[in-house]
Amino acid sequence: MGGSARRAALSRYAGRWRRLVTHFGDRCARRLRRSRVSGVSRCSVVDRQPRSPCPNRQEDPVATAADIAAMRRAIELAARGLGSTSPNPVVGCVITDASGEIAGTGYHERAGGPHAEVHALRAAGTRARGGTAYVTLEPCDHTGRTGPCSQALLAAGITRVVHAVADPNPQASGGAGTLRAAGVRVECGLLGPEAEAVNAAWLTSVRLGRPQVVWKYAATLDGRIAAEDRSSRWITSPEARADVHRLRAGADAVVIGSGTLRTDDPQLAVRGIEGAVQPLRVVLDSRATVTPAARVLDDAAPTLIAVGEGADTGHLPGVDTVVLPAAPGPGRGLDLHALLAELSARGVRSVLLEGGPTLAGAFVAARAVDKVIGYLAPALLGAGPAALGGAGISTIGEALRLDLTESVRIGPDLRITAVPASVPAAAAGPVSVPVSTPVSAAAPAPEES
Ligand SMILES: NC(=O)C1=CN([C@@H]2O[C@H](COP(=O)(O)OP(=O)(O)OC[C@H]3O[C@@H](n4cnc5c(N)ncnc54)[C@H](OP(=O)(O)O)[C@@H]3O)[C@@H](O)[C@H]2O)C=CC1
Ligand SMILES: Nc1c(N[C@@H]2O[C@H](COP(=O)(O)O)[C@@H](O)[C@H]2O)[nH]c(=O)[nH]c1=O
Repeated sequence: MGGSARRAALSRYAGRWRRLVTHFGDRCARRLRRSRVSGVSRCSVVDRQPRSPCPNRQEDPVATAADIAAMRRAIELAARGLGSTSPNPVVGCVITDASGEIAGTGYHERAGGPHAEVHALRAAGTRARGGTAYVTLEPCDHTGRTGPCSQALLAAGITRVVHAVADPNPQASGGAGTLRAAGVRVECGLLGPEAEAVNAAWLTSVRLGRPQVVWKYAATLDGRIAAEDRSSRWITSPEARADVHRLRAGADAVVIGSGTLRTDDPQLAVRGIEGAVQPLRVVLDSRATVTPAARVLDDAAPTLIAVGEGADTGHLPGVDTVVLPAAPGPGRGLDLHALLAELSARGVRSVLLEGGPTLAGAFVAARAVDKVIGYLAPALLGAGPAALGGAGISTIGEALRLDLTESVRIGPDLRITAVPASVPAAAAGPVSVPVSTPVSAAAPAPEES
């Protein structure tokens, strides 16, 4: 992906991360001030979700306010690459000189382009000697399309490296070890949760070996995604639908099932965002029922039709199709893990699931939903399909509990974001929207998407 226009279109994401980073950075700074009063100058931001951003670290990072400010800036820089670096991660870097002044900054702008450290080192020039590099991800140690950043940092004379998250990619990791072996002071974990959040799609895809899956739906307040007669256009407002296009622009692929294809004849392309790189449109259609006139086959974006073994695709010349095995068990449809493996092989790091309740239920049953984004319209239908179909859940004890991460007003609608809870609901305590969460009748459309 690439293009300055796309980056401009996605700059709202950067705004969101800036606010997040500011929030967490301030929290850390406050803790630092408190700990200084008690004589301990140590601050590490601890996320309540168990994770290990730095499996090999030997000590907790000892961070000063200047360290926090520099890493915060690096995370802001990383966010500028959202939407243009896939299948690579977003990475930001700040170089300070020997006296602690910022000497250079940079971020990974596009896959195949120079890494963040290289941009920042170029900007710093000779001032990098004896300085510190703050990087949101462990510097790489391998030669890919560009050389190893560990060597570039050593060659520039950097004597301290602070990175927020260890690189889980076995092909590129090892930079911290190389730097340490060369005598560089290396620290890991500063603002780790925030650096993880900005890189969630890439980290999820590397750690799980499949793309990050975000399930998006639009429903009435009583949870219906279509009317009894199956009409569903439109439930949500133009503002909310414009927001969905920003989600599409940030995803590598948009996925639906044949039910949605037949009922809605959707286009699924990004509209209204100049310069956006179009995601791959994917339809799960076991029996290849899609017709050549379907809007999803227009030339607005690439399309992949996933079909079952034995499906006749003779009426689809020139259409990119892939044969997938049937889902295991008695249910119908295609194997979702095979689908995600196929998409991974095509470089897809993030999937926006825009299918109907049947496919969404199957993804939930396969435990392959990493984030849920629901757009709720203040309307009631009383009948019609619910947002989620059968997901193999039959008792309240089996409910897939989620942690609410955001609730924001968009035009007349509400956008709610949640992620699967990492701890049992009882242990996590009640989930409530903080009073500071911007949900109010007067709230304008959000800057971010
Ligand atoms: N408001 C909203 O946000 C949305 C509303 N809708 C509405 O939903 C309705 C369509 O719902 P629905 O039929 O559930 O649509 P889906 O998009 O969920 O399509 C379901 C179909 O996908 C195919 N499929 C392939 N593999 C699988 C699998 N592993 N698991 C499940 N399904 C699989 C199956 O058809 P096959 O056997 O042919 O492969 C299945 O019948 C329409 O009324 C539409 O307007 C749809 C999307 C969003
Ligand atoms: N009805 C409904 C949605 N429906 C979703 O949008 C798809 C249509 O995409 P396109 O043809 O590209 O505009 C449709 O198939 C379904 O996945 N989305 C929303 O944000 N709000 C709505 O009210």
